[in-house]
Amino acid sequence: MIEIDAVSKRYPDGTTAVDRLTLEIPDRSITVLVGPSGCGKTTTLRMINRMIEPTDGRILLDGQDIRERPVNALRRSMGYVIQHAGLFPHRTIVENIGTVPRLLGWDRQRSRSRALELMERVGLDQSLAKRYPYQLSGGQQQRVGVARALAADPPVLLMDEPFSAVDPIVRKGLQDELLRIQADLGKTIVFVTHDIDEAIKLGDMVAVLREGGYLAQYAPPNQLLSAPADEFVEDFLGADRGIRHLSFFDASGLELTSEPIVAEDATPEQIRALSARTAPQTPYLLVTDTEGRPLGWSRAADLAAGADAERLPYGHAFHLGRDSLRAALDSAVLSPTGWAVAVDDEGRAAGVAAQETIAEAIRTAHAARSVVTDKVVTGQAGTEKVVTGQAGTGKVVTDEVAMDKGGRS
Ligand SMILES: Nc1ncnc2c1ncn2[C@@H]1O[C@H](COP(=O)(O)OP(=O)(O)OP(=O)(O)O)[C@@H](O)[C@H]1O
Repeated sequence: MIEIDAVSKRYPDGTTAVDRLTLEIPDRSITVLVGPSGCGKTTTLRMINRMIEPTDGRILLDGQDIRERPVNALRRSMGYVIQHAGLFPHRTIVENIGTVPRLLGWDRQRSRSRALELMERVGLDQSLAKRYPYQLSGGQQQRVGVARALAADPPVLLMDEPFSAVDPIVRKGLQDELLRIQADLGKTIVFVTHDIDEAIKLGDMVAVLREGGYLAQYAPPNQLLSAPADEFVEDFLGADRGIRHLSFFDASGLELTSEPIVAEDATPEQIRALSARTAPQTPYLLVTDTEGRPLGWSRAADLAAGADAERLPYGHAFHLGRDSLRAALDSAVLSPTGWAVAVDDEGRAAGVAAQETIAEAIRTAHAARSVVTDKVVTGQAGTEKVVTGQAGTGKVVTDEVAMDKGGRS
């Protein structure tokens, strides 16, 4: 665990970059520092590997003050990834990745095979091994940066806006890759970003900082979205906070019906019988191919008449068991009939749900969650479950962390 204990950084010109920050960063999880430009994120991160020394307070790593460790040994136990990767331009990719192992005295062959192994882990083709950084795309360079930071297998990774310089699609790929790597390796990651969506996607815990290095809230993302500590956090989270919060509610409990689903080879009699039952809810039927994969919505009356019925696209389906209520709601909102289509792993229609059914599921989920939220909010003052604000004690709720790991989609 990394304990940041009442740490401040004041620069000689009088700027307070970080103000009495207290945070407990749990092992084997991703803790994100997020906040607007200039709020002290980078300063905080660099104090952890002693690139910057605090003016006050102390930082403990596994209970020991980091000032008691030789600075080189400390830095070797902490991989460091920065924006634009910061690769050595005149070294090949394998040489870049093998930098720390070589410094640790590994021979060339061992460093090289470790570098190749890491290239695979971060999703880089080994054919790129002998290239130089300028011969790689920005996204590939960032992957090399992550591989280099992991090379000596440090328990801690410090990442300073590592994915900010790439386009949104590459960025999503890098984020997914980081989550996959973390699921395998279980590092203690401190990740700096100014992007709240990135923080919510990656963080087990999120520390929202405001200007002057003041801690506005420290909580799992799910709780940040449901109970922002103040107006600053609420503003920072953005206007669609409620919709984004739905990402944390699993859609698997949603009540689906398969009644308005019909195969394309159904007879007019079958269609008439079906529509007699479903007409009160919807004049449409979802037509599937003979394997059960959705094709689109048609009016039941047109299908029953045997004419070439117009087929409306169903928008996009959500995956049963994998997706959240946010995905289900999105599916319903995009559907021309207002009904969301759920599919199984094989892409077959598993059922459909009307917007009203989804709204009901959201109300139920909120009611269930508000019990948990009430408990946690009480815990802030009483049982130190969650830190909100500078006066907090920095204790982390591990069961909340575990809960949050689940259904973000
Ligand atoms: N060497 C320095 N001397 C004086 N002030 C500094 C110094 N380094 C940083 N600062 C100031 O400290 C504050 C925090 O800077 P820091 O780089 O930690 O912020 P940040 O949250 O990482 O910002 P960004 O998102 O823009 O990278 C800023 O006001 C910055 O101008």
